[in-house]
Amino acid sequence: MTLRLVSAPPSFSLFSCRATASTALPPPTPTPTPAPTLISSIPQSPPLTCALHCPHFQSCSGCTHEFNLHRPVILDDATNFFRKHGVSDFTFDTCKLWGWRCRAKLAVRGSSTEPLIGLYEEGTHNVVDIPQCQAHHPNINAAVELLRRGIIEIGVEPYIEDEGTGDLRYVQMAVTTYNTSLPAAQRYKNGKVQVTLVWNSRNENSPGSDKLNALANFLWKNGGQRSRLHLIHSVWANFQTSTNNIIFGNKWRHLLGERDFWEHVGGIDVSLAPSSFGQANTRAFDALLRRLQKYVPYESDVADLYAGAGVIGLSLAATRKCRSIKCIEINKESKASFEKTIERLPATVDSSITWHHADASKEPFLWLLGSDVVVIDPPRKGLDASLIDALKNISSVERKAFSSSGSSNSSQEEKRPWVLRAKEDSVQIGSKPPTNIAQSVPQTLIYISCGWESFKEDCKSLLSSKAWYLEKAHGFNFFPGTQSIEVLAVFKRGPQKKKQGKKKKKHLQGAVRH
Ligand SMILES: C[S@@+](CC[C@H](N)C(=O)[O-])C[C@H]1O[C@@H](n2cnc3c(N)ncnc32)[C@H](O)[C@@H]1O
Repeated sequence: MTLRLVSAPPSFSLFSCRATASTALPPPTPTPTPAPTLISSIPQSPPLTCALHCPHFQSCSGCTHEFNLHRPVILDDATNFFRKHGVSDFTFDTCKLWGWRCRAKLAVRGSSTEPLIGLYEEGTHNVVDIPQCQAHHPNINAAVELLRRGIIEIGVEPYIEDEGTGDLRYVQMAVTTYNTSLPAAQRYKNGKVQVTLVWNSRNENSPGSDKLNALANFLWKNGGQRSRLHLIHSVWANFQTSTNNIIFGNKWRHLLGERDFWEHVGGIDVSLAPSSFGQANTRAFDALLRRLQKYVPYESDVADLYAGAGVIGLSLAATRKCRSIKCIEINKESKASFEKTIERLPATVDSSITWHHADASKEPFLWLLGSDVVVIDPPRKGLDASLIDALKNISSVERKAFSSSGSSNSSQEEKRPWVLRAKEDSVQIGSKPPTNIAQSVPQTLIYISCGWESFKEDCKSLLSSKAWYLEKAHGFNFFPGTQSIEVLAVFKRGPQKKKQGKKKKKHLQGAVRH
């Protein structure tokens, strides 16, 4: 699994600046999520109103923009791009501007007496301490300080890259804001932190594991359930000895606290193991999911490609009464979280649900068949060329599927590779058969992107085929302080339909005249 260090960027939303034009740090309390706004109506605030106010800005590589966090610099480009491609009502949700990051991967360097826990300085491998990071959920900063105390007290040696020595390489901190015993308004600020210590050894029996256990116990004793300040949800270890830049190794161990990590997004409870992909901005992701749901007709057959633990697909199953959901994901570590989430779906969910450990770029049309909505949420580099080709040539896929379904019987259908694969290394829940499984191909394509440049290229390529046109687009401030936004774009089959507006107007005018 290749995971890049840190807190990379993506999104924004409506303007909800709470900071005043002073140098005071922004409030650590959650800001209510306002509704998204048309870009043209987002005000140009004075520069300090929505400023980062972070003492680490410039030395840390996490944020690239200090001012106007509510209005990322690429917003104008996005508005113009969508207008040029037929969407004049692009909206932007500025979301939460500070304390939004609920998932952070931080390097641990320095010494056991002066540990550095943070991000690399731009273009270097020098780690910058970021104890007052304004993007982090405040409890991530609190857990980092606890970890720092523990490292010093126990004498844990931070990793030395050049030599490959030391104990602690990285830490992943993930916040769960799921706590039904608290009123909803208090849940976010009382989030608990799942800490994963990335340890420089092969496994828990290697020399040095006594320090790992001592550090885990320190965190639990001082931040766990019975401590004065309950901050820590659980402690995990990941073992990594490779000399490359890959953060995580393949071995994960649960050490202390609750094993299961739950979050509530998109109308469902989702389980996320530390090894599974999780969105960094929980609040903004929830806003995106709620908007996405509106574009999926009830009782659809949905393919969720690049699905991770299936959060998007399962949220649609629960809220849109989908007939079927098919999730495709390359990281097999996500499977366990998917299975746990399934267990907590409301009993009313009656969809046929599958999760496939597969590469969406291999024979992609096989994953598209049998669905009328496809949701794609690729990594920042965008879609694989083979999937773009399959989407561009969707009409020929449809013709082939239609003709083969007319000539085949059910026993032949069972030989299709994706049906066979569905039975191997996959999870199947429910028995409801998808509609017209052999014949249907997607009529709606929903593209979720955290890579604006790759999205533009993919979008242009899809539109050039005239197989799709762009119907709607929304932006979300997933990564305030960076150049990235999260985009939700809805495509429909066929060339762009002529807008009826002008004709109607003429007609009306004519009616008045005569
Ligand atoms: C941006 S994440 C989205 C995950 C999920 N949709 C969510 O919101 O939680 C992209 C996911 O695509 C997966 N992925 C990357 N390349 C893939 C491929 N070729 N086929 C299938 N999944 C892939 C990654 O492992 C990761 O889980």
